[in-house]
Amino acid sequence: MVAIEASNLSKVYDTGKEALKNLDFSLHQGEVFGFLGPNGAGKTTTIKLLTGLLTPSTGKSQILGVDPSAEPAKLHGFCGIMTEHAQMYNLLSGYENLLFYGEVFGLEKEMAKARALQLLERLELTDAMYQKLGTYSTGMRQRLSLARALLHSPQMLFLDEPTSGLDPESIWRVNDLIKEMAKDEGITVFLCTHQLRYAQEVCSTYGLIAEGELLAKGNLRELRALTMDALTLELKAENIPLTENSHLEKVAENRYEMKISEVEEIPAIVQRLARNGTSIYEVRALEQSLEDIYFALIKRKGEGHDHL
Ligand SMILES: Nc1ncnc2c1ncn2[C@@H]1O[C@H](COP(=O)(O)OP(=O)(O)OP(=O)(O)O)[C@@H](O)[C@H]1O
Repeated sequence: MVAIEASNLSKVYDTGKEALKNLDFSLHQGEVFGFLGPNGAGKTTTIKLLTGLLTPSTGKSQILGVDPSAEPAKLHGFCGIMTEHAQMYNLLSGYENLLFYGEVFGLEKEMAKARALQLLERLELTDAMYQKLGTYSTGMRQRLSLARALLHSPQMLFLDEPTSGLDPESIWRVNDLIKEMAKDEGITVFLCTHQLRYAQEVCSTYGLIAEGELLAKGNLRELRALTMDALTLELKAENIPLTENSHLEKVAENRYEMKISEVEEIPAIVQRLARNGTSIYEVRALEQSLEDIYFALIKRKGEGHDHL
């Protein structure tokens, strides 16, 4: 079932800034979608449009059949939103903050208490639950903000940089929670982040945005296919003939690299090198990481190739 549908979505701010240009995409229920792009690419603008906090200049979107600009209240009933600047109250404890938002979300009191306790436990905040929010560290605040977004058991979750300011262990915990919810509860996650390694761990599909334009969308395999040089062949070898200089890049003493499209190319390369007197000690084919793909696509965009 389609969870998010955006068609021709654009946003021009009052300043004349064209922050988003004709965004077209759809997400299926249960997808954990990583929306990736450099600073100022239009990620937060997209989240704001999809959650009804901004109205589009052109185009429209539907979240589980609801138009966010027409029915924002209805949307917020089944969407959890975690942004970098979530409004919470420093003078209330973490627990009181959650109970307060439970009431805002219209949860029955006992239900709100049970859900708050469960999330505090899951996000390792039980020890600090009676502490005032003002005394929380950045990481604790981030986790409480995630708990707040999940309080009313949303079907959709919008996360803007959910792991900024978190230490590796907390990132791992938040990751786990997101993956588990997508798998067990079928919750759809729209996640903006700069942390590409983190995204690769948690997301099932990705969208790459730059200067307000969606450059590519798909799972890792589909994105790898777009960049052509899907694999890096790593060689530990001696006596490489000069004729190979244009293919092989020397990266360290006796270490060489070469971009290839598929593993099937390897035997011929190895045979050619061996025939020409090269001593080969090690051959490895490394798949492109999300980071490699991201930089390749952003670079291509910078070189003026808009259509990938
Ligand atoms: N209220 C606004 N008025 C005018 N321009 C804005 C406004 N909000 C954002 N912009 C501009 O729109 C562009 C996209 O901004 P946006 O915040 O959506 O990017 P982003 O991808 O979330 O960036 P970051 O990763 O830095 O958070 C930027 O050039 C930004 O300066």
